[in-house]
Amino acid sequence: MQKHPDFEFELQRLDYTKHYMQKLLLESMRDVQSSQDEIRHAMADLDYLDSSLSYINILTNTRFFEMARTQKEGLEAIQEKPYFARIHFKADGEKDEFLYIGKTSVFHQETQEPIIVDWRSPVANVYYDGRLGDLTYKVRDEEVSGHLFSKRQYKIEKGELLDILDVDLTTNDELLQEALAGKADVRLTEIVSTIQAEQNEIIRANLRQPIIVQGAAGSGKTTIALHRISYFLYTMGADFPSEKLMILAPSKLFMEYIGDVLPELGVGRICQTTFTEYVLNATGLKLKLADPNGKLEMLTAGTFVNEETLFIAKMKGTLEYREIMQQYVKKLEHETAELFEDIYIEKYRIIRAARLKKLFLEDFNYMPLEKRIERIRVIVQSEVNRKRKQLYKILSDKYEEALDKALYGIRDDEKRRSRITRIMDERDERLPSIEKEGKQKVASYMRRFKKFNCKKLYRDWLTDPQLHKELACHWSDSERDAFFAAHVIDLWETEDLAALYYLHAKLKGIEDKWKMRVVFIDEVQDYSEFQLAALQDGLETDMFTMVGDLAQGIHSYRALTSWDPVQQMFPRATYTTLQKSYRTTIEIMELANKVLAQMDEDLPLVEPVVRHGRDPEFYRMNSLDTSKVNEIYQAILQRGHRSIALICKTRKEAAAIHKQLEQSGMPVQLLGENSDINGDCLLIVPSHLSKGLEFDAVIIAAYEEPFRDHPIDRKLLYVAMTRPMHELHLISDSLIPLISPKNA
Ligand SMILES: Nc1ncnc2c1ncn2[C@@H]1O[C@H](COP(=O)(O)OP(=O)(O)OP(=O)(O)O)[C@@H](O)[C@H]1O
Repeated sequence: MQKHPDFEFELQRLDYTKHYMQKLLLESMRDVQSSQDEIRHAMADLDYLDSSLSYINILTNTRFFEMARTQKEGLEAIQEKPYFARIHFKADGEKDEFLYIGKTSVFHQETQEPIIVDWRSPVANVYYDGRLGDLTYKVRDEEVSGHLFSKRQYKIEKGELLDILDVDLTTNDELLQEALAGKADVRLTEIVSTIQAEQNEIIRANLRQPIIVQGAAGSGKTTIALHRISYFLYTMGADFPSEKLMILAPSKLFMEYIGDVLPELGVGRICQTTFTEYVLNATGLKLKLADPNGKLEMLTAGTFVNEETLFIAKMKGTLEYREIMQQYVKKLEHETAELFEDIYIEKYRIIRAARLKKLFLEDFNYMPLEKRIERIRVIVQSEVNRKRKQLYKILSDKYEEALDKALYGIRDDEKRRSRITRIMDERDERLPSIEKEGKQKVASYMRRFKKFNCKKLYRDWLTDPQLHKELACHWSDSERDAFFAAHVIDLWETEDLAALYYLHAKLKGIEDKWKMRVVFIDEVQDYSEFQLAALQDGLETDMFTMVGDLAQGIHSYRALTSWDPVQQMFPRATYTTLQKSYRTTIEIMELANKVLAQMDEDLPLVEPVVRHGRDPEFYRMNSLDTSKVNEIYQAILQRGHRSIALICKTRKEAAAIHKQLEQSGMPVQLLGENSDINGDCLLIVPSHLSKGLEFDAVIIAAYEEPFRDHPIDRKLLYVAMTRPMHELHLISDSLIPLISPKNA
């Protein structure tokens, strides 16, 4: 192979960069050490020196330590691959320059010239944007125009330069092809060097605006969401605390799957959780929830699920249900407002009820009810104190005057004495009693406002016919009966969480710790309208990045079936689609597209990035032939693949197949909601749990539980078929009638 004419030059450049980084690394290590020593000394001095000086010393050095450590970690992370691309760019009115793009920036200490430019920096956008020639890019809100002469990519491994590729409009993105041909590691990886223009647009889309992405399976939604977080923190990081950012993932298993990417992208402490876990934490509620996949399992197993159960599950996710909860809050608000009465000390009116009511219903109406009461308590407290003192003074003066009058106005000694004694007795009894009453007033008055118990209030709604008549008078008798029948047992369902969270937000308020300012939701198609609306209400922000795929909406019986309501709910949101799949080969995607075409949703077929692989293989087995499965598994391993999953439609079938394969001596692991993935064996996964994950090869097995001609089964099969990067094997085809086998 002929070497690139600039190879020697680039070798020297890489050497220079590595040396410079090494120098910086040594310095930052020294800085880490010295700031640690300083902190230790300052701590020791705390006991006997002027402690305020020591505190300042500790604070300064802690900050210095943090900076040095961040720099050290950043440099360590890019040792093996300092950069992956170079652009030759000239901004209008400036000199042209060669900028090397990597995962973190490195500057020359003296000249402040960039040695490496961070991929998230504004100018790096021109690398991802795709075009050569005249272009513009944005720095904050200002446009910079210039000319991009060339783009160059580097293959660097373990610090060694292997190859150089010049990219123009006609060349295929070789680096991308190579990245895609790689192995799935049962962990998601970062893709900063091969982000595509359409993905880059989403990553860098206005950070102050919500965005909705409908992306095909394997189009990079999860990856893009994680890179957008990294970009967000890089761009807004200085004035944005990362604890205020939250990723909502579909399951704990999925969180483990994405777990390694965030630190690699330089993203540390951000809240990663599931919707259920978040709601339970934010509300502090202890609930025993029914299996969130129970209905899905019943539906797919063909077990009888009565229509009412599905109707109720769906209805609890609608905005109409939110309206009922809104009415409920209104009702509680009015009942609370009715509790305000005039406040008296003795016979004197200190505060009028109408004034407090107005504060509660109007002035503070932007706050949750309990917070309004807290604010009113403070106002009442200071008002009562003030008025109590005033009253005390007025009455004391009145008694003084009365005493003076008696002293100088009554001539008769006996009468005068008796009058004075009466006045003094009355004063000595009355003034302390006013003092006492005033002091106790607030507590005794405020006692009427009880804390709300959201769990009980919501359970009342689920079971109390009277309340129902008030809040949902438009329901028919049969709907009402079905609703009550469904709630005879004291059971909590995932579908109730949006309402509970909403009630908590409106009645008690979301604690600051859980009040996230920016939210990233993956697999958003599994959310209901009310779930999204409740989050929006509780967090009082619309800064949501929402990525999902309606074709994978396996919970559509209770979740979204279209993006229209989400767009209405987030009117400021940009809506984008991604049609290209980067995961799967053309052969696998063509087969998966057959299932997609049978879905009710009118979704365009997925376009695979040009990458060929083996044809999907079908096997006919009447019962599970463990030695044949082992043979398939071993052959896949032989072809060099590591992460291999066997996906079944249901959990029940997955458990049964796992048992048989385990007994036959195969290395297998049954994945559950909370499993730690063991990459060295055949993973057995129910299809709903495989959503979002990716494997080198997938075997789909259907025996007891065939994939039927049913909307949910189609989605489950589609999810399973779009998990592999390289190989797909299907057993047994007769039980997967949705696709016709090519080589049965
Ligand atoms: N630009 C890219 N360069 C290299 N690999 C990419 C790129 N975009 C996506 N990929 C890879 O494609 C695969 C699919 O990405 P990801 O899991 O983010 O897709 P997804 O849209 O969330 O898929 P699904 O909806 O099926 O779960 C991953 O292996 C990811 O690393």
